[in-house]
Amino acid sequence: MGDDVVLLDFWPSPFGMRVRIALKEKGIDYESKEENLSNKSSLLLKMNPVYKQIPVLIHNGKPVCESLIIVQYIDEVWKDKTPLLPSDPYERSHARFWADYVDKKIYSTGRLVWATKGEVQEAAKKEVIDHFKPLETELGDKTFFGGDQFGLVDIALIPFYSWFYALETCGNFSMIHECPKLVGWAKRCMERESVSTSLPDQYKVYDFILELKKKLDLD
Ligand SMILES: N[C@@H](CCC(=O)N[C@@H](CSO)C(=O)NCC(=O)O)C(=O)O
Repeated sequence: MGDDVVLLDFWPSPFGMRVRIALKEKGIDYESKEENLSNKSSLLLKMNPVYKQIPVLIHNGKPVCESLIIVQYIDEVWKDKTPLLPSDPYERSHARFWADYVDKKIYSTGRLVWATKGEVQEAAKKEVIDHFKPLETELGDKTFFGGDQFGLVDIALIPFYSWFYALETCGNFSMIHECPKLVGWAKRCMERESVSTSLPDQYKVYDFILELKKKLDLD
């Protein structure tokens, strides 16, 4: 009997996108269950009682939580397909370093760009650009962060491409001006079906942000 794979997800979540990409890179059939985060399902609360967050991968009834942990779990279980991490331990540590950097530096500061205004927003804009710059340098002239192989760092970061328009519009800046190499890299990633079929339209994400700002009385 084949594997039973279920993904508890939420369409605009960059963390959920990471897992969608990894599952598609490996050609794994899975059932996606969309969560309403304002009214979480009993399944989500049962499968991720600690954080009560998506994504959660449920593999043959067993939950795996935290997107980067899920992506690495997928790579370790479905070994027969293209690896998402290098085989060399040092190169693996390097990939994990930059995936962890993305987790620490991009989401929280990016959120401040659309969730604030005035001086706080201006400071957040400068900070998020400052946090993208080391990634621009790390990428350099490589095709992907791991060189020719699409992998963990690309999967960690590319979901935020679907938020670029929202960030640029709310923060009044231009990613192509600030980080041209990252924009070129993002377009290369979008040529992969695993990515283009996992990321929502940038304008749909922007509309979602505008709705969220209204709901949180942030506009
Ligand atoms: N470190 C985790 C973050 C998941 C997360 O923030 N999930 C959000 C949706 S995306 O912003 C979530 O589930 N929020 C609901 C809540 O926090 O109550 C990961 O990498 O999987």
